[in-house]
Amino acid sequence: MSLNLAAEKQVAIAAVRRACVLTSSVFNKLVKNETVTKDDKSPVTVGDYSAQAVVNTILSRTFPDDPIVGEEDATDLRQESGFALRDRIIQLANECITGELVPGEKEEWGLGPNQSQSVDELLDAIDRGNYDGGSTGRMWTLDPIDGTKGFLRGEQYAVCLALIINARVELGVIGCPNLPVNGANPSGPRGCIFYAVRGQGAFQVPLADPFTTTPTRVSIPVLPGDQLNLLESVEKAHAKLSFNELVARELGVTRAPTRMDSQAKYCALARGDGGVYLRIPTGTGYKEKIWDHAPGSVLVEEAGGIITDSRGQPLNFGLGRTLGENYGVIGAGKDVHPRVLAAVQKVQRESPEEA
Ligand SMILES: Nc1ncnc2c1ncn2[C@@H]1O[C@H](COP(=O)(O)O)[C@@H](OP(=O)(O)O)[C@H]1O
Ligand SMILES: [Mg+2]
Ligand SMILES: [Mg+2]
Ligand SMILES: [Mg+2]
Repeated sequence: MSLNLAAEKQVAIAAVRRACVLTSSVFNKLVKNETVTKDDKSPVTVGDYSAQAVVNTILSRTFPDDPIVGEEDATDLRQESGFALRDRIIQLANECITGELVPGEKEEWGLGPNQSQSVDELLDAIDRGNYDGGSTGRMWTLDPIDGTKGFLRGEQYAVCLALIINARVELGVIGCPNLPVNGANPSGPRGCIFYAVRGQGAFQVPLADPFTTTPTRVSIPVLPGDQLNLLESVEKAHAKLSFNELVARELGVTRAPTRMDSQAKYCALARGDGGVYLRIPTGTGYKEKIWDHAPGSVLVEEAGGIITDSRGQPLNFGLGRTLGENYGVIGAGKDVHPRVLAAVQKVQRESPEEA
């Protein structure tokens, strides 16, 4: 049975759209000291923090009882060394929150010219993302900028939001400001939002006008073998790309892989640009985070695909902030997934040094 979730969907799309507008305008203004390196050596920018502040502010007003598992937290911004960064984030978040309402938005969601927030309110909003997750109840998971490295390069990144209920992803929304609206026309207009409610299909709408445009339903086409290619991470530290080459050979895939940052890969898969999402761990013990896969997985499933780990098991969103021990991620259409899984397991058996 499909849950209705119409209100949640509307709010999530509006929140993601606002955050996309914010992050794309930040990119054009970003200066060097507006990016900091986190303890795990990954970058975070004023865009990530301010987008999390905006989305969490909206969620707190609309669904005040729902906890949020968000990637960022405000600890560094509460220290004196973070004050300059903090002030910039507050300014960006408030500019975004106080922007005029567009069709589909409501002032009671905390948006519009009268809704400016104090420093403490916005830092607390960021920290509402500190929930530990778990296997029961409702929770949102937010990646305010997924693919921060892609964002910094001016390439693909995504604002990603999902609603998880009793460990199952029921709603996913992904905003991709730099993704071409039509995958077959890469130099055409850019900026799309993808969304899916479990049981209701997967859809794409233009970022510029998500509520008044008729949504386009997306589904994974049956692609002939010679049109399959692999969608993979740009960052060698995030996934074992040499393994992917062996899998491609095993599958007889001749097309070059498409390297793309962020969950834009799941969006590309869902509308048939590509064919296989493959992410095999590099062996460092890194655990995948739920916000990096929750919306992408429901989107692909609703587009007619299958998402599993390399054992063929579904991803478990009920273990906390991570997916637990990392067995990688394989996504593909229903017809292709069994072949990819078999190829992955064959390469694991035959090239243990790669697995
Ligand atoms: N060693 C690692 N292995 C796998 N994923 C990693 C990783 N280090 C960071 N990541 C995650 O990879 C995400 C980007 O995905 P992709 O590689 O598909 O572009 C990052 O999201 P953020 O950019 O939100 O931090 C980060 O969470
Ligand atoms: Mg990050
Ligand atoms: Mg991410
Ligand atoms: Mg991120």
